[in-house]
Amino acid sequence: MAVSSAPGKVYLFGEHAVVYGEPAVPCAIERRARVGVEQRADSKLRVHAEDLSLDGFTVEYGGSTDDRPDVDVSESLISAAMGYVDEAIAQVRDVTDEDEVGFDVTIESDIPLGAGLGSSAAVVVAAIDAAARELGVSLEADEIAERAYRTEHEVQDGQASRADTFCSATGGAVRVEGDDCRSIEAPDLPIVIGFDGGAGDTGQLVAGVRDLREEYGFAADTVEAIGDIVRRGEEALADGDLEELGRLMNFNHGLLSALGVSSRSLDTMVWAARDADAYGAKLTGAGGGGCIVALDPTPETETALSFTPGCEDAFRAELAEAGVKRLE
Ligand SMILES: Nc1ncnc2c1ncn2[C@@H]1O[C@H](COP(=O)(O)OP(=O)(O)OP(=O)(O)O)[C@@H](O)[C@H]1O
Ligand SMILES: C[C@@](O)(CCO)CC(=O)[O-]
Ligand SMILES: [Mg+2]
Repeated sequence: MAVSSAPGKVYLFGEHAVVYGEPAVPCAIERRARVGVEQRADSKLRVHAEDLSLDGFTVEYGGSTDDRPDVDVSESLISAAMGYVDEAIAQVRDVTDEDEVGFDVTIESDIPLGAGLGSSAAVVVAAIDAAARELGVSLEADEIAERAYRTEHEVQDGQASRADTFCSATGGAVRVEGDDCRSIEAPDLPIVIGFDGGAGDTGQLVAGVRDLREEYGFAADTVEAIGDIVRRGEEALADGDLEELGRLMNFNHGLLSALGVSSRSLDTMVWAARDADAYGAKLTGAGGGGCIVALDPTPETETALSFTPGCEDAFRAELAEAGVKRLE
């Protein structure tokens, strides 16, 4: 049995625009997915996803869609559980040349699903590392990031950037622009997260921005303007200038909102954070529902969020220095 963990992330700047080649700056946070992988005697894949539904459930099948199990959960939940893990395992079979190998996979995660904190990337990165090690292959972080990117790209219908997967594999703060992925220095940031209890559909939200961008020149300009914000944000990050970072995050949120990926509850949480004198606040990840990220060294924002209707959970997040970790 091999067990690996990988962190989730928040976007300081640049989600969505990064899909069109603009830069983005995500930061790994200390909320992790742990994936245990044990080789089976047959070629089946069995996934136990502890946190995927309220009850958790187990899916076992032979690996083809016609061979789906007869379990008491909806087909969409099964696809949700299987999609990323299935493809991650396919990547490991490919990289190790072990086409017929089967696994028992167990997933436990502190990262809310579909909420903008990169749960999919964390699960995929940890699964790839653990499955490869279970077969005696130790992959470098760059190779894990590459294989995890291919997984997200496949599952998200060809619409994924390298940002989430590179960030989860390497940890820390990163900068991603097209194929260029690098780690960057970041000061200790006072990150506060508000979670509305909901989720957004990454594929649908990305497709919505793509359509707007094709229809309206000003939507394409908005995507480019987000790239300009990111470049200014990198300077503010290097200077440790929290006030400027906050202003730019506010601006970035406004443009994401214009692109149609915010929601009432995300906007409400963003305003609650601003009213509490956070330096700035924005949605993080694909949007549609899920999480906002704010910068505030005082307890005010966390307290204000915890009293905000529509905010289900408010918590502080530490930057995760480490990306993928080998636990067993
Ligand atoms: N604990 C888990 N167990 C099994 N699968 C998981 C788990 N967490 C996430 N996943 C997979 O990731 C999917 C959610 O990925 P999605 O990209 O929509 O959201 P996210 O990664 O949380 O947010 P974002 O991409 O906006 O940062 C789930 O539908 C599921 O397939
Ligand atoms: C919306 C998006 O930019 C971030 C999702 O966390 C999609 C991607 O980069 O693949
Ligand atoms: Mg994701």
